[in-house]
Formats: sequence, C-alpha cells, structure tokens
Amino acid sequence: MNTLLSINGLSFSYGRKTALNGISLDLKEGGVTALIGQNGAGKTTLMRAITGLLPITENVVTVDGIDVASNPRKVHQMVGFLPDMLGFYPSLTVQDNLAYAAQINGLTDEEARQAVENTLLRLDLTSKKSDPAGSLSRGWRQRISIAQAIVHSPRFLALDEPATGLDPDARLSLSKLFLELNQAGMTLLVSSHILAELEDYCNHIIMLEDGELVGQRDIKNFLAYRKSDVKDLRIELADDRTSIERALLILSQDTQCNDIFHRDRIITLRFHGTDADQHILLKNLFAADVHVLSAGEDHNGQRETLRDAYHRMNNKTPPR
Ligand SMILES: Nc1ncnc2c1ncn2[C@@H]1O[C@H](COP(=O)(O)OP(=O)(O)OP(=O)(O)O)[C@@H](O)[C@H]1O
Repeated sequence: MNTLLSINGLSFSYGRKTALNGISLDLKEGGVTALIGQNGAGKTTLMRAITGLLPITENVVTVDGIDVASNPRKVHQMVGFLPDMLGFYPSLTVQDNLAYAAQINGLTDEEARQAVENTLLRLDLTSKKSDPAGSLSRGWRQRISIAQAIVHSPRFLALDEPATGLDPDARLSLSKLFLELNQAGMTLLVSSHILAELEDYCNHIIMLEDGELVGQRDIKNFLAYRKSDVKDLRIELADDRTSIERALLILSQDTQCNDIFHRDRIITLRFHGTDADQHILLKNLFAADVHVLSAGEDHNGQRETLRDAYHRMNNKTPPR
C-alpha cells in the first residue's frame, strides 16, 4: 500500500500555547485510522493542519506527495473534512449547500450536479434536499456536514468527532457508511471519544497526548498486545455483599491488578504477576474472609477491546 499522508516533524502553536509538538507519522492509502487522545491532546489541531486549514511550515505535511502548506487548494480537492463545529449555510437548502461545497472543491457545474445527487442518495438525504439546512435536527445536520465533506469524492477523509449528538441508530448507520466509503477506496482518519465505535471500523490507531504522538499501531496487533506475564483472572464469589466489597477493595489496592470489572458475584481483572504472586493474592482474599467460590485464568474472557487497550495505555481502570 502507498503512503497517502506523510507528516514529518509537525509542530503548531496558538500564540504561546504549543498544540502539536514534533509529530511524525505516515498513513497508508486505504486504511481507517482512529485518532484518540484526551481533551486538549491536539486532535482537532492535527486534523486542521492535515486538511490545509492552518498556516503550517512547508514540506512538513504531504498528501499523496503534495505539500499541504504550499498547495492548500490542491489538497482541499483531495481531502474532505468534517469539523467538530458543523459549518453550512443555514438558510440555503441541503442541496444548495452540497452544490456549493462541490464547486469550491473544484467540480464543474455538471460534475457538481451529479455528485450532489449521488451524495444525497448515499446519505439518505434525498427527502430533505429542499429543506433549509438550518431547519433540521442535530442528527440531520451532522449528515449534511458529512455529505459536504465527501461530495467531491476525496481520497482522504478526516472526521472530527463524527458521532457527537447522534442517536444509537444514527451511529450505527454512520459506522456502516464509513466502512462503505473505505471499501470504495477512501482513506479515513476519525477522532472520537467513543472507543467502542471506532473499533467497529478502524484498523489502525494513533494516540496523542499533550500534542505529542505517544502510540501508533495496527489495531489487530494492538488488540493482541499482551505481555507474557499478564493474564486475565476470573474470580467467583459467594453472594455476599460485604465479601464482594472487601474483595474489590483488596484487588483495587493491589498494584498487580488492573482493569477490574465486576458484575454481580463475578470479578474479572488483568493480573500482572507470576503463579506464585497469584497464589499470594488468593491467600490475601481468604485471609480477609472473602468467600471465594472459584478463581482461575479467564480463557473465555472477551478479546481485548480498543477501550481496554486505550485505558491500559493511559494506565487507568475502565469505568465499571
Ligand atoms: N484557537 C485556539 N487558541 C488558543 N489555543 C487553542 C486554540 N485551539 C486549541 N487550542 C489549544 O490547543 C490544544 C489542543 O487543542 P485541540 O482542540 O487540538 O485538542 P483536542 O484533542 O481536539 O481536544 P478535544 O478532544 O477537547 O476537542 C489545547 O490545549 C487547546 O486549549
């Protein structure tokens, strides 16, 4: 696969505030990459830099070999961008907003007419095409914005928090749309806080922290990532509230245990230790009069999710 996006030492500051610091990465054509990171990590800034919306240094970001800083218009024709703040003309109809987006991205009138028709169909927007964009609900507005971002059939599509404000059905259809666009050859970069959704369609992940790239890997490898001295344990307790609470307290204080989940009487956790350490852990539970019915390695545990992996990279226990 060819490299479509190449970033080589990208830094960007808003005044004295450094938002991106020496980012370097390559994205291959045809992938779907999840861009994750906490609030303020620099995700939006990175997307804006890639899509030619920020004044960046020349020869630092290229899309298909074209320098974004010196050829922003050319790059706009190749990329689509869904910003976190939706932008369209509220008094124009849905159709006219799309036609405008197509034309400013270099399509002729005839190409734009055809592209608008196809995009309306693809996003199920045909019934709304004559409505003023500003009169529609948040979910429909989101669709209009996605339609605007893809109307010129970009090769690279960046989506900043695309699922925000959408109901579960709309989120599902969004996931399907991303897969469809990817199968049609588009390369996607998607930022979201909803990790379980990214997992449905992303095959690569990049992680930012304080403006720096702190992790990058293919999700298949990412999900398979396991240290040899790490195992998943499943502990079944008697149905005794005090016992369960005591067990959770002991486990949460043990630095060898993390990713502790508990449902009813079953506790699952990731244990970082040897068999002897595991034996000591159980002895501690027994010593505290925790009523353990069974304990052992959880071979049937769910595969590691993107959410688990993200929280582990951040050294946090996922919320129960
Ligand atoms: N226009 C601006 N002026 C000054 N500082 C800014 C501006 N935009 C962003 N920043 C700062 O740059 C840093 C990165 O912001 P950015 O919006 O790229 O992060 P993010 O990862 O997208 O965050 P979020 O998940 O909250 O949207 C933050 O510290 C933010 O406060």
